Amino acid sequence: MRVSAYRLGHRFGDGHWLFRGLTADFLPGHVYALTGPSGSGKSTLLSLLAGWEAPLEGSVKRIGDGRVAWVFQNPHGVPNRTALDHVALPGLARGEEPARADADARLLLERFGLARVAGRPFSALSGGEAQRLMLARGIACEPALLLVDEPTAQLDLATAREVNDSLARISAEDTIVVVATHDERTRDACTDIVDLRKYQVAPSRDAGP
Ligand SMILES: Nc1ncnc2c1ncn2[C@@H]1O[C@H](COP(=O)(O)OP(=O)(O)OP(=O)(O)O)[C@@H](O)[C@H]1O
Repeated sequence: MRVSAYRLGHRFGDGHWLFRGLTADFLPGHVYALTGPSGSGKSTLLSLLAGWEAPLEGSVKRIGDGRVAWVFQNPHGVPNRTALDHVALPGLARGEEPARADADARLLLERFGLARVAGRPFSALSGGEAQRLMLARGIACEPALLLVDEPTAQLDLATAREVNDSLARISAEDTIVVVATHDERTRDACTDIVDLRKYQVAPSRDAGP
């Protein structure tokens, strides 16, 4: 899949424009950081790219097929299921043999520094381990577009560093990864930056095109 945003603009109701005139291509194999101050519309842009929200101006074209997966700020898992179960499940759901799904899941856990905790229940993982597990599970879903919302927002500095290190390893050949973030280190771990400040509109231009 390839996602093209063309002259995108959005606001809610008669509120101010969050951004206007945003044109950008999102390509597989890249990890994009969406940056900008709180309230600038980073999560909104994720929804527009996913097609969950329709833009008020401009267009989002998704060329090609594929799944969209989200990784949210707060990791959600099944407390008594192991880390391995969480990452193997998407493969099983696609009809993979259990041995194959397990082997693929173990490789992903290794890539995200989680091999050591593969057999541990979700409830016993640290915050950083749980968040990295969500990234590993996101990739296990083999999405064409993986949207990640503020993956380090709830984490202390050391734990955030672990997650940022794993973000640098997240890029997968066939997946577009887009990460909404405030965290400079997350931004540094991404391959490309879309800074929403560039598309903010002065209030005097809010009246219309
Ligand atoms: N469904 C909605 N209806 C009305 N207003 C909304 C809706 N969703 C978001 N907003 C408003 O749009 C603005 C941008 O929100 P958004 O969550 O996209 O920003 P953000 O850059 O992700 O912020 P943060 O960094 O604080 O998470 C905010 O003022 C928010 O209150």
